[in-house]
Amino acid sequence: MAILAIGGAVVLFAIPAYTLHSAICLFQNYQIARKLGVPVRIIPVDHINPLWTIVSGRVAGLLKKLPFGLGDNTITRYNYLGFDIPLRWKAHEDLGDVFILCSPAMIWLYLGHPDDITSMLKRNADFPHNSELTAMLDVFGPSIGSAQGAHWKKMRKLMGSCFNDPTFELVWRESIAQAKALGQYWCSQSTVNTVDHDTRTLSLNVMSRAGFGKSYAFKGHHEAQVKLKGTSLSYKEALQSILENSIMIMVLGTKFLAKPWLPHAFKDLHDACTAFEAYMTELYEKEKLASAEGRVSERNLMTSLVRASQQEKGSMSESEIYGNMFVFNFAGHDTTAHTFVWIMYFLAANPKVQDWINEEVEHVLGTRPEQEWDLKADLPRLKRCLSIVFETLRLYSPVGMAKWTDRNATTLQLVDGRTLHIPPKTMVVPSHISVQSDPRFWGPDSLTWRPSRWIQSESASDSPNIDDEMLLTPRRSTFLGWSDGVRDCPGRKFAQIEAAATIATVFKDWRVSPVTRPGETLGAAKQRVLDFIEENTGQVLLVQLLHPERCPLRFEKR
Ligand code: HEM
Repeated sequence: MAILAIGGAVVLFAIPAYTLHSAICLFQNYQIARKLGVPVRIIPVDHINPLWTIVSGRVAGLLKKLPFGLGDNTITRYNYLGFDIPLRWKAHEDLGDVFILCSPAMIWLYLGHPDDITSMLKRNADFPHNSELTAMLDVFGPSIGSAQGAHWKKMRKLMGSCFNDPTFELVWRESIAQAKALGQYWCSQSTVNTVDHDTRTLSLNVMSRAGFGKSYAFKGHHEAQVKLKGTSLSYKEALQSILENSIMIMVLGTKFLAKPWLPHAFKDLHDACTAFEAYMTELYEKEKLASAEGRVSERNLMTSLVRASQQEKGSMSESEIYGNMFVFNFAGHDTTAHTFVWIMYFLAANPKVQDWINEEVEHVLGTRPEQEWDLKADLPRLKRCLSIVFETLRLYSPVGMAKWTDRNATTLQLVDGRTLHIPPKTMVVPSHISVQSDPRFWGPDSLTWRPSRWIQSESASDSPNIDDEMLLTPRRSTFLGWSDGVRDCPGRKFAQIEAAATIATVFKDWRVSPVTRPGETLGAAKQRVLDFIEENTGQVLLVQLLHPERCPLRFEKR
């Protein structure tokens, strides 16, 4: 009874104290934000408050139902993770190219004009990464994800050297092999409601091969092998378990997971982390020895990183190599897999686009067996396949972006002639979802998924030659799929090769369509899929289709 009374008193005191503290912080932040002279909207809880991220979507959904127009307020518009996805460019249309969302914790400055975004992204020293937000990536050691300044530069240079031709060749070969098995598997199923599981398997297998030299045959969701109890985890099982539970590992840390009083699932996760670390140590030692003995070994991300750090002695410690290998996996696995999911659904609703890519694939690859497909000669000609990736990322980017001013105040010269005086600790967001769909830059059909907008042709004749087609280079910062500036995505080419090889392989031999419901026409089913993409996309850690299993697809041989 006494405990209950104390607990009640604590809650009764803590809630008003927290609310008062938040109100004071909000008031202070608002006073600072107003001085910038741009529209300011107040959000009562910060978007990235961990507790709020769990409930904010549901709270906003409930509030939207309020009658008499009360459902349209700053909380339902701007105060949940991923609020910019349904709004697209509307927030900037209403509030201007620059506006502020002010919470008790932070001032968030949003830039909606590509020239302002370019000016900001060019100045990495003034607008760095917020390492406080990315520090949790350092589960297995310090990594590029949280590094700053000279430390980041050194890491980035070494990691850049890992993305070399031999690694790209591995990505190309493995993606083709995996995609062939994926297509066969999907075609063997009467309906497919595991697109997300299967594309994750594909991207994990490509990453295992190109990252660590470990090869795995593709297994579809329903044919995946059941793990025998008591057997030690394979490298892939360990990595898969880590990536599937990465948020929990990053929040709790690997050591905490070993606590004996935690439920068994946590111990399993700890075992996965230990096994993964042991595999990395084994590979590291093997490569170090090979390097010392002057032996040549296969170039993959891990061996390249070890070699580069051996050549530049002291440039990267063992734990930094492990930290960065985890970040490669984390940054390169789900990003690609989620992009593939949207691609499959968009293509299911657009059979003509499937024919359009098939025409290119037949033209470029013809009847040559897959072993003869050539990365250097064929990839630059698979422009329509690449346009599918660009157009999908234009409308749905899995990765959010935010910089900040850290401890320093700075200024930003805006394209409209104004100079913004930005205070320290301000988050600065390139509104990529907005610019990537803004009709000012993408035309009146900016919300339509139309990959052909990325293809330009010099041929004037009525029957254009595929070889004359060129990929569009959009105006700078109107497309930020892989970000821009010095801190853009180092895995861009890796991802493009994987995506182009997968699309070419799958849509050379197979086609995809929605599974129609009783009495539904194919046209209505296609529209349903497009609506599903829009309504079902949301943000967890990354932006993704949340429940693709609710909208089954059918794959058939062409
Ligand atoms: C479709 C796939 C991908 C997309 C859309 C994507 C997108 C991005 C974006 C937007 C950023 C910048 C994030 C920020 O500014 O906060 C980024 C950073 C990064 N990406 Fe990717 N990425 C993809 C695939 C990959 C792959 C395959 C790898 C590695 C194999 C990779 C490794 C990284 C790393 C290490 C960073 C941090 C770079 C730094 O801080 O210097 N990404 N990615």
